[in-house]
Formats: sequence, C-alpha cells, structure tokens
Amino acid sequence: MSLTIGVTGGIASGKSTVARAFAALGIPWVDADDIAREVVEPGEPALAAIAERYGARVLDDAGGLNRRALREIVFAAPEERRWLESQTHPRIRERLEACLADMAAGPAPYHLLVSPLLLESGQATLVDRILVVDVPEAEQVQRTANRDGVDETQARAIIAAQLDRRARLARADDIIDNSGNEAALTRQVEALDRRYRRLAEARR
Ligand SMILES: CC(C)(COP(=O)(O)OP(=O)(O)OC[C@H]1O[C@@H](n2cnc3c(N)ncnc32)[C@H](O)[C@@H]1O)[C@@H](O)C(=O)NCCC(=O)NCCS
Ligand SMILES: Nc1ncnc2c1ncn2[C@@H]1O[C@H](COP(=O)(O)OP(=O)(O)OP(=O)(O)O)[C@@H](O)[C@H]1O
Repeated sequence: MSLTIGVTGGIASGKSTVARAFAALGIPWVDADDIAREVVEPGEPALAAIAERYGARVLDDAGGLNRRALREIVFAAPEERRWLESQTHPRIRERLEACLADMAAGPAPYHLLVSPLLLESGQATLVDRILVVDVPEAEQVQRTANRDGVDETQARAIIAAQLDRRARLARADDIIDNSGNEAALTRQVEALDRRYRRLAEARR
C-alpha cells in the first residue's frame, strides 16, 4: 500500500504549488478544492440544495453556481458556512476516499491528499502523515488578493474560518516554509520526496 501524505495550509499558502512540485517528481495527488467544485456542478444534489436555500442570487445565467455570491454569504455568517459544509463535506469525503483508493493501488511509492480543511473537516483520518505549508498571515492576504482579487477584509474572514497558524503547525509531521521564493520551495519538496520514498520503502 502506497503511503498517503496529507498536504494542508491556509488559503494561498502554496498547497497547489507544492503539489505541482511533487508531481514533477512523478507523485500523484488529489485536490479537495477540485472535488469541492465537482460536488456543486449542475445536476448535483448539493447545488439543488444551495439553490433552494438562497435562490437565484447564487446562480449564474446558465444555472451554475455563482461562487463569488456564495462566498460572500458564507464567509460573513458562520452558521451559513456550517450549513454549506454539511451539504458538501460528506460528498467530498466519499469521492476523496475513492480517489485515494485508486492511487494507493497504483505504482507510485506515495501520493498526496491536498486539502485546505484537512484538519478542520476530519479528513486527517484518511492520511498517514501531515505536511503543513506555512506562510505568515500577511503573505496569505497579499497572495489571495493578487490571485483571486479578494479584498483584505474578505481574505481575513476566510482565514478566520480556518484553523489558526499555531494550531495547524502543532499537528504537522513535516513543515514547508513557503515565505521564500519558488526555488526555495522546490528544494524543500525534493528533500521531503527523498524522506517519503525512504518511509514508503520501509513499509513494504
Ligand atoms: C464558498 C465557495 C463557493 C467559494 O468559492 P471560491 O471559488 O470563491 O473559492 P474556492 O472554492 O477556490 O476556495 C478558496 C479557498 O477558500 C477556503 N475555503 C473554502 N471553503 C472553506 C470553508 N468551508 N471553510 C474555510 N475555508 C474555506 C480554502 O482555503 C480554499 O482553498 C467554495 O469555497 C465552497 O463551496 N466551499 C465549501 C466547500 C469546502 O469546504 N471547500 C473546501 C475544501 S474541502
Ligand atoms: N514562494 C512563493 N512566492 C511567491 N508567490 C507564491 C509562492 N508560492 C505560491 N505563490 C503564489 O501564491 C498564490 C497561492 O499559491 P497556491 O495557489 O499554490 O496556494 P494554495 O494553498 O493552493 O491556495 P488555495 O488553497 O487557497 O487555493 C499563487 O498565485 C501562487 O502562484
């Protein structure tokens, strides 16, 4: 059985960038954010439930989810965020489990589950080891604004809905410090890859 590494970190900490660096070394991964998008596609029961609760304001002209509108609702009201999670998380978990089983049966020595809410949503039970991608909060806010055009108030509201930095680091088996440049990140990934290959070998 191939080893499962859970990669987590707050919004815009660099999880996807880390996953791409592992992929360049031949390591497969599944991203919980991608699966979260699948479970609210048109025709999915979670999208029907969301449309019933919030009405046309959370739909676009083609009947798909208006993600920006839903984001503004759920990060302004914790009870609405919890309701949304109650609709999406069980379905996300089911699909993640299937993806992980496929990867575990494949030839790679180890594989990744990349998830912003690995520790908050109980997904940590699906992994053998936890890798935290860490950056200071000010850097998270800056990178979120650059990438998604989200303003500082909303970025801070999203960060407040996630585990705080210290609690996340306390759960880590391994840590990547992504406050430097991408070359520094790649070097850390290469060192971890050597460690994970040794650990996987020792389990065989
Ligand atoms: C609220 C939604 C529509 C906003 O969509 P949007 O395209 O603006 O953002 P996207 O999905 O790319 O998420 C960006 C980041 O926001 C953070 N985030 C998303 N959902 C949550 C949440 N429920 N709690 C805390 N942080 C969250 C994560 O860091 C994520 O990487 C969307 O995030 C969603 O459906 N969230 C509920 C499902 C979920 O919990 N996803 C997280 C992965 S399991
Ligand atoms: N070391 C770095 N230096 C500068 N920019 C970086 C670095 N690492 C990542 N970035 C940039 O920061 C942004 C966030 O990175 P990435 O998308 O990998 O984060 P993430 O944790 O997967 O985000 P989310 O879960 O919120 O989608 C991206 O625009 C990325 O190009």
